[in-house]
Parts: sequence; C-alpha cells; structure tokens
Amino acid sequence: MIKISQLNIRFGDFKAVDGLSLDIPQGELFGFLGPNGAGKTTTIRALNGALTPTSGSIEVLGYAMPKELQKVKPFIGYVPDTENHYEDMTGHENLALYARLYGVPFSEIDRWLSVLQLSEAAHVKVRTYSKGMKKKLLIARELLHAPKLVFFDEPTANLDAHSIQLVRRLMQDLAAQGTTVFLTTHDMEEVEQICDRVAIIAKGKLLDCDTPTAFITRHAERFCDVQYDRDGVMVRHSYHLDDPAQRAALAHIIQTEHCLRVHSREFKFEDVFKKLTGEAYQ
Ligand SMILES: Nc1ncnc2c1ncn2[C@@H]1O[C@H](COP(=O)(O)OP(=O)(O)OP(=O)(O)O)[C@@H](O)[C@H]1O
Repeated sequence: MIKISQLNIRFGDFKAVDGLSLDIPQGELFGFLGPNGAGKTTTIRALNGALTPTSGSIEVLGYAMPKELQKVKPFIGYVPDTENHYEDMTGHENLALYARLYGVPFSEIDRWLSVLQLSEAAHVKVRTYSKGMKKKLLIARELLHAPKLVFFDEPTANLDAHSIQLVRRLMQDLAAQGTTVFLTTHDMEEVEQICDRVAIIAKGKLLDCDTPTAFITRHAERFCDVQYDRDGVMVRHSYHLDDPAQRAALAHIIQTEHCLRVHSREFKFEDVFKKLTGEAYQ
C-alpha cells in the first residue's frame, strides 16, 4: 500500500528526512509520530506527491510518487491540520463542489454529513461553523470519494470529547473496512487507543516502528514508589524494578519499615515516546 525506501529530503544543507524506510499494508491504522520539526509533514507532503524527494523511492498503491501522482490522486484523501473551506458557502455546497469533481453521487454528501453529525448545519454558511465543525466538514470532504488511503494530520486537535470519540471511531471503522489510515498526532493516548502500528521519527530519522503494546513492552521502565514512616518523618523513595540491587533494597524496605504506600508506576505509551525522543522518564 505504502512503501518508502531510503527516503531523503533536503532543504539546502538541512536534512528534513534522513534515510526513512517504511512498509504500510492495506487496512492498517498507522500512527506517524515525532516531536515538532521531526519531518512528519515533509514526509506526508512527499507521500502526497506535493514534494519531490532528494533521493529514495515512494510507492503508493503500487504507483511511483511523484511520477504517477495523477493516477493515484483519486484514491487518496488528505485531511490537513488547517481548514481551507469556501467560507461563504454552506457545508453542503462545499461538499457538492468536491462531489462534482470526483463524480460522486449527491446522496454521499448527505451520508457523510450525517456520519460526521453535521446534518443540521448542512445548509448554514461555513463562516458560522465552530472550529470543530469545520474540522469535521474537512474530514467529510476527504472521505466523500471513498479513498483507499487517507492521511489525517492532527484530526482530533481542537475537538470536544464527544467529537474526538466520533473521529477516532471513524478512523477505526475505515481501517476495519480496508482503508489505510495514516495518522499524525501529538495525542499519545489516541495512539495507544487506536493505532495498529506506530513509527516514531526524530530529526528525520526513524527511531522505531511497532505496535503500541510492543513499544511499551520493549521500552518500559518499571518503577515502584514507596512511602514509609521512619521515626515520625515521612520518607519517599522510588525503586527501579529492572535493577536487581534496587529490587533487593525495595524488598528490604517492605520487610523492615512501616510502609504506608507501595505503588507501581504505570508506564504508558507517552513515556515510551518521551524516552525515545529524548525526554527522560524520571
Ligand atoms: N520548505 C522548507 N524549507 C526549509 N525548511 C523546511 C521546509 N519545510 C520544512 N522545513 C524544515 O524541516 C523540518 C521538518 O519540518 P516538518 O514540518 O516536516 O516537521 P513536523 O514533524 O511536521 O513538525 P510539527 O509537529 O511541528 O508539525 C523543520 O526543521 C522545518 O523547519
């Protein structure tokens, strides 16, 4: 579905993407993560054919990019992180423009407005829409032509809790139906909740690629926090459970001290991300 081999993208002397290789099968909900400036948007632009790589190769749906962009374009949806609607037109009119462009029946407009819970606002000018409504209209627009691959750039930023759940479920449904979902997000809870596989990049380089669970298992640092009362003074201490000496020290404290609290720390995907991208866990 997507095959990236040894991708390099330079801006002058600056390497924005550095030797990136990825293989993403059809129907996968793939998370593409990295700190600010890591090279995510640059990579997505190359995958969309908006930018020609310095070297390396990209294949999307079996077509070479950017050479065969026109052939692959009808099968791709791209939900950018900023809206670009015609504000003086209604939501329905905005979608109608795209429906005509892609030869999609108008019944699909009503269906997608309903899926994104925008039916009531269908005939209201987009100018009056809230930020969240504009984002949802953007998603409806990019799904209208039933693409086989959809790029979502921060789709749940600025959405309320209800809409976040709606959009996350929608991405999961799309993947379950065989659409490949390429998701960029800074929301680590989202990644843990919905992604099948995740790639983390930093400074243009791939750090690791796997399932969220495998990331946690491989990179987890296990800590136990203890509080005990020693002669009327509250002592707090953390033990690294991967260190045999600290495990023994913890066992000793539990046996000999009056422990008030023994608490193993939860290691989340966010902690893995921070660890891999340079922010220490402790
Ligand atoms: N057209 C350009 N010319 C020069 N440098 C660029 C250009 N586009 C991007 N860059 C640089 O490439 C690097 C990667 O940028 P990119 O936008 O891909 O990062 P990102 O991972 O999407 O970041 P964010 O999470 O902040 O959106 C940055 O240092 C950016 O300044």
